[in-house]
Amino acid sequence: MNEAEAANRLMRLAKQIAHHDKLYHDQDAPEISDADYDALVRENRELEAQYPQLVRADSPSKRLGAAPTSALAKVTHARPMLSLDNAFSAEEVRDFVGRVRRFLNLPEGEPVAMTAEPKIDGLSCSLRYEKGQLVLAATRGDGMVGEDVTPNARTIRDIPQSIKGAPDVLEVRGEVYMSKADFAALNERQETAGGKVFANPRNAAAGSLRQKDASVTEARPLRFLAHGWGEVSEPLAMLQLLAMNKIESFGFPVSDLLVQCETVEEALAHYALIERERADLPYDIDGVVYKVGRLDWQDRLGQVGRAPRWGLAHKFPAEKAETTLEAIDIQVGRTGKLTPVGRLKPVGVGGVIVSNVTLHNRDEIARLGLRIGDRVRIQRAGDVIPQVVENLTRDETRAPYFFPDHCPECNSEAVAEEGEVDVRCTGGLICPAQRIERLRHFVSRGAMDIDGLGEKSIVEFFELGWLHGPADIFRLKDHRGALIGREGWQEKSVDNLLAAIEARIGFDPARFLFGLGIRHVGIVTAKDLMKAFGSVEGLEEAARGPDAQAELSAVDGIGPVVAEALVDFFHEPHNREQLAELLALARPAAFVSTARATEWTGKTIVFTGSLETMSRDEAKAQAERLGARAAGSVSAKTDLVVAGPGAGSKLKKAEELGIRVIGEGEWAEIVAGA
Ligand SMILES: NC(=O)c1ccc[n+]([C@@H]2O[C@H](COP(=O)([O-])OP(=O)(O)OC[C@H]3O[C@@H](n4cnc5c(N)ncnc54)[C@H](O)[C@@H]3O)[C@@H](O)[C@H]2O)c1
Ligand SMILES: [Zn+2]
Repeated sequence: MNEAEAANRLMRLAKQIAHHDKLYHDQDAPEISDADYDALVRENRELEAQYPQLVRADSPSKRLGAAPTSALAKVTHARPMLSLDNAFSAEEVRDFVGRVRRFLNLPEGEPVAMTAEPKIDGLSCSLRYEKGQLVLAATRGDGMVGEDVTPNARTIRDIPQSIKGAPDVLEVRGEVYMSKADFAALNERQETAGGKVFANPRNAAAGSLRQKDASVTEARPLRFLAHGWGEVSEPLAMLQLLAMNKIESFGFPVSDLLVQCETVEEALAHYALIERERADLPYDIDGVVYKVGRLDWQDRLGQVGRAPRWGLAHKFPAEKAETTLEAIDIQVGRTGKLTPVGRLKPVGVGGVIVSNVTLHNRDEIARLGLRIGDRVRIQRAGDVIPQVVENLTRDETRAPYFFPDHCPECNSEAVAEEGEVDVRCTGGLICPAQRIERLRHFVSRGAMDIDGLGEKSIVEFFELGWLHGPADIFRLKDHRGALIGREGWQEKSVDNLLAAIEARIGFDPARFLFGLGIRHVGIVTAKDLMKAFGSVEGLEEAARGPDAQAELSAVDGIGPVVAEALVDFFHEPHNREQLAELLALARPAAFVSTARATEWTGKTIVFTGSLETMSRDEAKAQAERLGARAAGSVSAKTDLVVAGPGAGSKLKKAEELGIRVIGEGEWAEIVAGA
C-alpha cells in the first residue's frame, strides 16, 4: 500500500469505525461482531504506526465511545473515563511491560508488579459519592461527557445509596452488567411480550441502564462490579490492589479473581486461569485487564490518546470467524450414519486453527442453504467441535449442493427413514465404516455368541486383512498357522477360538438373523420373522418379492418401519452377496418351533414385576415353548399378565383392561401342566 492508498484507507476506517461506535455505544445495537470491529481498529492502528504523518484529526485512535445523543441529561466527568489498549497475544503483553519499564526508566531486572482481573462485558458507570451519599451516576459517553443515569443506578441493588468511612469525594467506577442467566430469562420474557430482544448481555445491560424512565431499569436484573475510581478527595492507598480492597470494604462488589502478580509471566498464568474459568463464570467476560500495581507509577505513566499508559486489556481470541467453505465431505459412522463435514479455508478461532466443521446432517445444510464456495461464519465454543452459525453468501447462481444418496465408503444406497434427519448407509454387511461394529455385533452374546472373539481380536484380525465381513469369521481357520505365536495367542487359545466358531455352524437362525444387525431387527423380531418364514432364505425371498412391504407387515409383531428396513437391507446387492457367502459357510439350522400346540399357542403374555424363581429370559422362553409370544407392554391384545412383586403401571393397565392376571406360582403350574 502506498501513501495515497493508506490515506484513503484511513479515511474509510475513520468513517466505518465511527459508524459502528455510534451503533454500539449510543444505540446498543451493533451490526458487526466485536472481533470484526477490533480488526478494523487494529488495521487503523497499524497503518498509523506505518504512516504517522497521516494520522487524522478524527482518527479512531484519539476518540473513544460515542457522544451521547439520548434524551438523558449530559454530564461532564470530573476526570475523563478512559478506554484501554488491547493486546491479543502474550508477546503484546510483554511489549506493554517493556514500554512501561522504558517509560519509567526502571533498572534492568526491576519487576513491574501488576494486578490482573477479568474484563467484564458490560458498560462502564461512574458513581459519585459526596460525604458518603450517592449524588451522581454517569455513563462513559465519549469519555469526557456522559449521560446522567442517577435515578436508574439507584434501582440497582449492588450499588449502595450511602457508604461509610470513605473520603468526602469518591467516584467509584465499574461495570454495570447482566448475568448470563438473567439475560436469557429477560430475552425470553421480552420475546413473549413482543418486546425488544437483545443481542448479548452487554447490550441488554446498556439498553436497560440508559432508560428515561427509571422504573424500566428497576424491572431489569442489573448488577455492578467495581474495577476502579475517578475523582477522590484523598488517596485510597499506595497500590491498585489495596485501593480496590478499600473500595470493597465500602460495600462495593469487586471481582474475586482480582490478584496482584509480581511478574509478567505470573500475570499470563492468571490470564490462563481466568480463561479456563470463563465458561463457568456467571457473567460474560472478553479478556483480562492488567494494571500497573504501584499508584505512584500509574500517576507518572499518565495517559496517551484515549487510554492510560498503565493499563492493558488482554483480549481472549475471537471465538467466531469468517472463512470459505471449500468442500463438503461425508463421513460414515460405525452405525452407518452419514455425517457431512465442511472443509474450510483454515482460519483462527478461539486460539486454534480450524479447517473442519461439522455440518450435522442433510437438513442443516439445507437450512443454511450451503453451496461450495460460500462465505460462512463459524463458531467454536470451548472444546466443542466448531460449527457453522451463518451463511454469509446466498449465491443462487452457483450449483446447489446435493446430499449423496449413496454411501461414499461402499457405494450402497443411503436412505433416511421417514421422519428422521439422519441418512444411513444400508450396506451394513460390507460397508468398511461399519465393519468392526457389525462384526462385534455378529459375535456378541445375544447373537452368534462366539467365545474368545472380543473386540480386540476383531480389530487385530481386521487389521491383518483376515476379516472383511462376517463370512470371514468362518474362514479364520485358514489362518491358524499364522495366528499361533502372535502375541497373546497360543496353540490352545487359537484352537479354542476355532472350535467356538465351528460350534456355530448350523446355529439358531433367529440369532443368526439378529446378528446381521439389520436396523430395528432385535432378537424378538428376528424370532417372529423366523417363525413366519422358517429360514433366512425364506425371509430374503419375501423381502425381495413384489409385495414385500405388505407381506412383511402382515407378520405378527412386524410394523411398517421394520418391513422397510428389511426391504432396504435385502435389496442392497452388496449385502446379498455377503449374505450368500455367509449362509453357505454358517448354514443356520431351519427354524424349529419348539412350541407344542397348547391352549396358549398364538397368545400374548406380558411379564411384569420381579420374578423370584426364574429369570425374565427363562420365563419368556417358557412362554415361547407354549407357543405364546412374550410382549413388553400391555394392550388390548394381551391375553395374560404374569405379575411379580413390584409390578406397577403394567399391572394397573391390565386390571383396567380386564386382562387375566396371575402370579409366578400359578404360571409355574401352567408351564408344568402344559
Ligand atoms: N461490534 C461493534 O460494532 C463494536 C463497536 C464499538 C465497540 N465495540 C466493542 O467495544 C469495545 C471497545 O470499547 P471500549 O473503547 O470501551 O474498550 P473496551 O471495552 O475494550 O475497554 C475499556 C472498558 O473496559 C471496561 N472494563 C471491564 N472490566 C474492566 C476492568 N476490570 N478494569 C478496567 N476496565 C474494565 C471498562 O468499562 C472500560 O471502559 C471492544 O470490545 C469492541 O469490540 C464493538
Ligand atoms: Zn457404506
